[in-house]
Formats: sequence, C-alpha cells, structure tokens
Amino acid sequence: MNDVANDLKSPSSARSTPHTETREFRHFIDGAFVASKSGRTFENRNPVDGSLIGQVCEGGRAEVDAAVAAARAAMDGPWGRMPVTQRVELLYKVADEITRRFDDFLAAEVADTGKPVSLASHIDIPRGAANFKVFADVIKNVPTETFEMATPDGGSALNYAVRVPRGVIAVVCPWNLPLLLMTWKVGPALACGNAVVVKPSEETPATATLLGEVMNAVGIPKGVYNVVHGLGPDSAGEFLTSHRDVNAITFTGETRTGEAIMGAASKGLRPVSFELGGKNAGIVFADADFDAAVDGIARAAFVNCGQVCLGTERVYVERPIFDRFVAALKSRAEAMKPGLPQDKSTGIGPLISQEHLAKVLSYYDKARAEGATIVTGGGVPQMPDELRKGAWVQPTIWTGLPETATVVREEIFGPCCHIAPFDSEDEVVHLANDTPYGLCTTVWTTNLSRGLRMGTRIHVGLCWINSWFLRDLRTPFGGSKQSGIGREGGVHSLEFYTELRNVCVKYA
Ligand SMILES: NC(=O)C1=CN([C@@H]2O[C@H](COP(=O)(O)OP(=O)(O)OC[C@H]3O[C@@H](n4cnc5c(N)ncnc54)[C@H](O)[C@@H]3O)[C@@H](O)[C@H]2O)C=CC1
Ligand SMILES: O=C(O)/C=C/C=C(\O)C(=O)O
Repeated sequence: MNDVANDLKSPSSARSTPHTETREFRHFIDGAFVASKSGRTFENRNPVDGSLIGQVCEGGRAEVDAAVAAARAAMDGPWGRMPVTQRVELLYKVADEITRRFDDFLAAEVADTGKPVSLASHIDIPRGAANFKVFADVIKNVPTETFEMATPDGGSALNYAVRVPRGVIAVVCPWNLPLLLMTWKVGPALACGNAVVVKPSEETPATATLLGEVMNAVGIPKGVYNVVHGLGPDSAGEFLTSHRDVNAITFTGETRTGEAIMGAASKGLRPVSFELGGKNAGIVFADADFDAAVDGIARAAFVNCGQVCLGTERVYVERPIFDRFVAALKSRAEAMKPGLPQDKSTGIGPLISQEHLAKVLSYYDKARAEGATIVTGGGVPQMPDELRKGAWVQPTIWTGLPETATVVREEIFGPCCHIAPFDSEDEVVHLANDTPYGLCTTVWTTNLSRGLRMGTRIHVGLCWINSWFLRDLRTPFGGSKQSGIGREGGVHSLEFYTELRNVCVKYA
C-alpha cells in the first residue's frame, strides 16, 4: 500500500489479543495525564473478540477549555519563540521515539482496531514516525518570497513574507488509520510552530494517548500537544470545534460530520481543512497488466477490511476481460483468511465495531434486495468460538446492479465492491464522475496516452495510474467535490498550518 517509510524498523513481536488486562485512557492536557472532572467514561472494546480493553475518560467542556488554554499558553511561552531549527530537532526526536517504542504503538493500534500486525507494522506505525520527519524537513527547507520596490519619494522598500503559525489547531480524527491520520495533521501543525488539541476517535483512543508519553520523553514543552477523549455531538468533538479560542480545524471523517464542523467553524470564521468520504472508482482497461490490476483492485477494495477512504467500492472493467477479472478478484477475496492480528496467515481483520458491522451488513442486505448477483461473500464468516463476538464480515463482490443502486451510490466503508463492465473510455469517464464525491481513482492501462488522459478527465483530488495508495508525502493530498476542502502534504500543509505575513521595510 505504501512504502514511504520502508527504512523504519519492523516489529519483532506484538502483544497478543484477546486482552486480559484493562486500563484507563486519560486525557493528555498541559503535559499531564488527567481524568475527566465529571468522572464520565466510555468503554473501549477490541473488535477482534469484543473484549474490554479499558475505560476511556469522556471529555466535557472543562477538559476542552483546559486543553485549549494549555495550548494557548504554550504559544505564548518558549514554544512560540523557539527557532525553527530547534523545533525541527525536537520533531526528529519524536519520530525516533515512536520508532524506539514501535512495539508499544503497534500493540496499542492493533488492539484498538483489530487490524493485522503485518499491515499496521508496515503502514500505520512507520507512517506515524515519517509524518514528523517529513514535515520537519519541509519547514526547514521552504523559502518565502521577497519583492523590492521603488517608493514615490524616490527611495526603496523591501517586502518579504514570513510564515507564522496560526495558533491553536483542533485535530479531529477518525478510527481507520488512527496514528497515521492523526500524525499526518499533528506533524505539520507542530513543524509550523502551532499547538494542537487532538480529539481522537472514540473507537481508537490508544495511540494518541501513547504519543503524549513520547512528547514528554523528548521534551516537547507542555501544552504543545494535548489530547481530549470523547464523542462527537454534544461532547468533546463539538465542544472543541466550536471553541472560540481555536484558530483552525483539521478533520478527517464522514462528509456529514464535515458539514457539522464547518457550521461550528463559521462562528469566528476559522479556516478548515477537510478530508471526507468517497465513492472511488477503480477502472481496468482490457490492455492493463492483468495480474497487477487484480492485485491493485484487491488491495483497494479489501485492505484494512475496506476501511480506507481511498478504497474502491465501484470497479469498472472493460468488457473483453470482465468475466476473467471478476473470477480473479473472487479468488483473491476468498483467499483472505480472517483471524487473529498476530497470525501470519491472517489476510483480513474485523471491522472497527459492532455498530459499523451492522451498517456494513445493512448494505449487504440492500444489495441483495436490489437484485445484485453476489459473486462472493455477503455475510459474516464462521469464526471460532472465542472470536464470535468480533466484528467479522466477509469480503464481498457484487455484479449486475444498475448505477442507481444504493451500494453503487453510497459510501459503505467495508470490504466490498460492485463490478460493472464498460465499452469505451468516454463511457467509463462518465460513470466514474457520476458521483457527488471526488476523492481518488485508480486506473489500470498500459496505454500511456490513455493513462495521461484519465489523469485529467476524472474529477478527483488523487488519480493513481497503475498503482493505488502509493504515497509521496510531499505531494498534494485531498479530495474534490464532497470529498474535502483543501490540500495537505508537503508545502501544501504549510498553506493551512501557517499564515503568510508580508513585512514591508522602507529605506532610503
Ligand atoms: N477517513 C474517512 O474518510 C473515514 C470515513 N468514515 C465514514 O464515516 C462513517 C462514520 O464513522 P465515524 O467514526 O462515526 O465518523 P465521524 O465522521 O462521525 O467521526 C470522525 C471523528 O469526528 C468526531 N465527530 C463526530 N461528530 C462530530 C461533531 N458534530 N463535531 C465534532 N466532531 C465530531 C468523532 O468523534 C470522530 O473523532 C463510517 O461508517 C465511514 O463511512 C469513518 C472514518 C474515517
Ligand atoms: O496516506 C494518507 O495520508 C492517508 C490515507 C488514508 C486516508 O486519508 C483515510 O483512509 O482516511
């Protein structure tokens, strides 16, 4: 899926699931782990077997106020005056400490999500470290503009731009790639000199909490990185995004949640950066390298149990290879063995929760009711007794549905896809673009001209040709239409996490 951090260490072991110990997940505010004033908590359960991992403190207005105040104080303290070179050194240390504690992060992420160790150890945790290193390098190397001008009195003036941090950034996170997506925001925010208040998903509190230990260990000043746990509406998420002393909000998650957060951000006119839902098309032309295309689409549809916003739930295959492609993808889906995260043979983990399982299964039912041919899957796999309470679901492939069918229109966020045949490039461009979303696409062809054309014709923020989820963190990342607002990555992140101030110096 992603090889950006292949140089980073792989784990030797990971704590096994199911869990026998439980623990408490506290907020991390002003450099200290604290419980909620209200004493309210909610459960964190392991989706592999439904076992209790621990209790999570539910933040209210008091915790959000305290975290935002700590972040503001950090901006007014040594952090706000720290030279960029010193900040960069600290961020390298954060990355190194994540790598040193690789096994702890891996165990925490795997317990929260149930995803296979093989996946989390190659994607989630290495990217958690890389997100700090890359943005430390970006901020160190980025120039700003200067303009010299003549003044009316015959003198001169020098204009130069400086990048200043925005201030306190709210970072609202999803559960599908918890450490990766949280640090994708926290890395550049801190590199740019901001302070953050993170609201992790209620489903995955662990790695954001663990990062608090890392921040203290390497000497990030207190108040620079804060975490408040809680839910969304009428809880920490809403309280944070509507807090008047937050200067900007960055969010990854569902489009409807993005709309709610945008409403909150409009009070006080705070800028937002949103990466939202998708209904991404995978397109396979008859001239594609067949095996590579099957491999790419299998990953795009099923990896992380289909819980990737960049995933492919609509596949269009050129008619001459349609039947062969459907058969090959069916074999790939059926070879994905569900099982314990640490088992090397495990090909697919559970969904994140019983609630999400119910949602995905409701789409499986709708597909059946609307007349789909179920090529494979369509239900829940047989699991051994000790895993029966897990959120397991079968990878599923449908054919035969019209473009108006619910599972062809709506984001499911499960390991499933509908495959339809097409007959021409114009037809497939129309089909791919016929959605309110516009996050990404993956196109498979050996015709170079066609590949280049597709790069301009599909209305998305990200277009992969003969690849999928191949990431260079310097590139612009984000969605078009209802899939997002803004771009992050490389210097584009700086556009969101800093403001450019022009300084005009008049001289004789
Ligand atoms: N990366 C993506 O694009 C993701 C998309 N999803 C989609 O969203 C669906 C629902 O999953 P959720 O985790 O419930 O996503 P969500 O968008 O509701 O939640 C994401 C984050 O936003 C917070 N949040 C929710 N409502 C909020 C509000 N009104 N104000 C401030 N913060 C709020 C949540 O607590 C969580 O931290 C999934 O079934 C999937 O379809 C979910 C996770 C990631
Ligand atoms: O590589 C990234 O930065 C992000 C990848 C995936 C998502 O954004 C997502 O699934 O939400």
